Amino acid sequence: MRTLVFNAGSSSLKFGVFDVASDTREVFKGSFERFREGMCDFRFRCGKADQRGSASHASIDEAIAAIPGVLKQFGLAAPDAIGHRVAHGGSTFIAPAILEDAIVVKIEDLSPLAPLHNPANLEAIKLCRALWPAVPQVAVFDTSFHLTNPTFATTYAVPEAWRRAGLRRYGFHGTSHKYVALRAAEETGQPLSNLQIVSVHLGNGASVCAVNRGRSMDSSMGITPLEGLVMGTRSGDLDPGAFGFLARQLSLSVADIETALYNDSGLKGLAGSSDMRDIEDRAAAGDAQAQLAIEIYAYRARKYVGAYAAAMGGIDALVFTGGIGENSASMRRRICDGLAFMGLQLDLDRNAAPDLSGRAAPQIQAYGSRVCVFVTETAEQLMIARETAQALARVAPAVETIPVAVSGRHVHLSREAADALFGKGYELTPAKPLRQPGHWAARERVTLEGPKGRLENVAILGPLRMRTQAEISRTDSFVLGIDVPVRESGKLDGTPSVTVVGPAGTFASDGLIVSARHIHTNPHDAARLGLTDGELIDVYVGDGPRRVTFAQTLVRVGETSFTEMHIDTDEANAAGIGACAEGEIVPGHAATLRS
Ligand SMILES: Nc1ncnc2c1ncn2[C@@H]1O[C@H](COP(=O)(O)OP(=O)(O)O)[C@@H](O)[C@H]1O
Ligand SMILES: CC(=O)OP(=O)(O)O
Ligand SMILES: [Mg+2]
Repeated sequence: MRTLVFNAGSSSLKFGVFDVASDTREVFKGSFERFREGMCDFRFRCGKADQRGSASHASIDEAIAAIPGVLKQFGLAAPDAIGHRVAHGGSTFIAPAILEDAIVVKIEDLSPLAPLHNPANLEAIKLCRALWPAVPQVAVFDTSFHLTNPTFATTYAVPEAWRRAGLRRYGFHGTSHKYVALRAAEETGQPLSNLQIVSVHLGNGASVCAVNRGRSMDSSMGITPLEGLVMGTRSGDLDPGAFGFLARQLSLSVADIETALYNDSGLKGLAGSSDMRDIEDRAAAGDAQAQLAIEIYAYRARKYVGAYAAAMGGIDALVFTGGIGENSASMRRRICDGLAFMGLQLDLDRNAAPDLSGRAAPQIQAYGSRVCVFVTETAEQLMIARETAQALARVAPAVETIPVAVSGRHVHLSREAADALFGKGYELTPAKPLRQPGHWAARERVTLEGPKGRLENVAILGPLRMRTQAEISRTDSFVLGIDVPVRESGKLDGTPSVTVVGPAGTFASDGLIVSARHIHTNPHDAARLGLTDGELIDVYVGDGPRRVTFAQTLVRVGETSFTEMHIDTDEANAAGIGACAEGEIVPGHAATLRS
């Protein structure tokens, strides 16, 4: 299938023609950029041809209109399918959408929230619909990848009425962040589900994304692509108090302020040009404004890298992409300067000359750096071509995966139990945060004692609870010599007790259970995955010869839960998996509710 892809960004129009078969191959690659004074630069690559020059297109819209002519010039017949990048998809589009009239209207409705992007994206959509009415078209949204962000990352602390009206954070450049995270994982040879990646996309628009074990957890852009980093013409983060100040001091209207924040701020506002190449040239020539603009730009990006490492509780890899991320070695160095405290050090020689030929994602960290650092070309058009093909194939709904975590034996203690085991008023020491927000494993350990034997060095999970509950596997129950039922956490009535032994004494637990396998999720992810609280679903786990279906897995929806399936060590061994894996929800599951 020949797929034409449009990627209209805020400063450039990139487009490509792909042969989408088992392997997606780019047949033609084109771009129009550096729009200025009635002209722009173009580059077209097709087979051995590589043409560059300037064209008389004054705007992205004019360049869009020129594309059919360019395709004809290279003998490229009408496409079989067309994929469009659409920046803002709101909360509606969790996946690519086939462009029917109603979808086009929704994209139009979102235009005020991405005024530099959605109108240009719509321009391309409308041109193609007029030119090739019979060719199917698909929109691939920047925002979709971030719809996995937890509510605590997407919620602004504003009045409820504003939130109900739709004020929330989204995040953009999702196609790029998803692609570069995949590339980095490929290079490390590890599954994405093992990695905590900070992806730094520095183009004309710029954003940082925390890709936590394959899922976007947070990103620096908000309800619009204005929040976050310093960009070509956009301000990024700004004190909301600035609006009042500007209205009072300079008598600016909301429209004046918005226009300036989108078009006249960022690098352009700081140093007169939105193009990093100009700014770097001027800084090198001693221009103090350009030097300050670079410092501000790098400092803001470095703050976000640190923030997202903290948000995920760790970082394995940092990835740079986008026009500036791919090409500016000095900007990468400035951003990484001072991050040695978190185990991240660049190799200055490798950083100066990464080999980006082909689809390579070279590593540029210093020998011994704990965090890997990658530079990779982003491939938004390639991803859009693939996703367009998938959307059109109308295969069974894409398989939804969720991370699987293995719970070892552990106890939850009440205040009374902690007093008895460690001494009155003893405070446990949190040693390791768990992925569920607010939960941790304590440094202290206890022993469980049954009629037949003991289990030593058993973990304590905090914080304290109302009742003391021990959770073990069925294999463990044979060691203790106690017949233990499978139960949902907290449902302890009729379960046996076990003696918990601590350094200061013993305590008989309120309950002892084999925890029923379950999935923690939040309302947002639950909606995306089509799950409801209390539902029992089937999940495939493992991909080796021991792959199993875990039937009757309980869904537990909590406001701030991190989406994750919990199984015990017996179940993990049965599926042949290690500490982390991915589970696949069996499509078309019947909605059985727990009794
Ligand atoms: N060699 C280079 N050195 C520094 N910056 C560069 C270089 N090449 C491109 N850039 C910068 O990349 C930015 C454009 O990035 P790009 O990803 O193409 O933009 P868009 O967001 O429109 O897709 C511009 O600021 C441009 O100056
Ligand atoms: C969302 C956004 O800022 O995109 P771009 O970088 O293409 O302008
Ligand atoms: Mg871009």
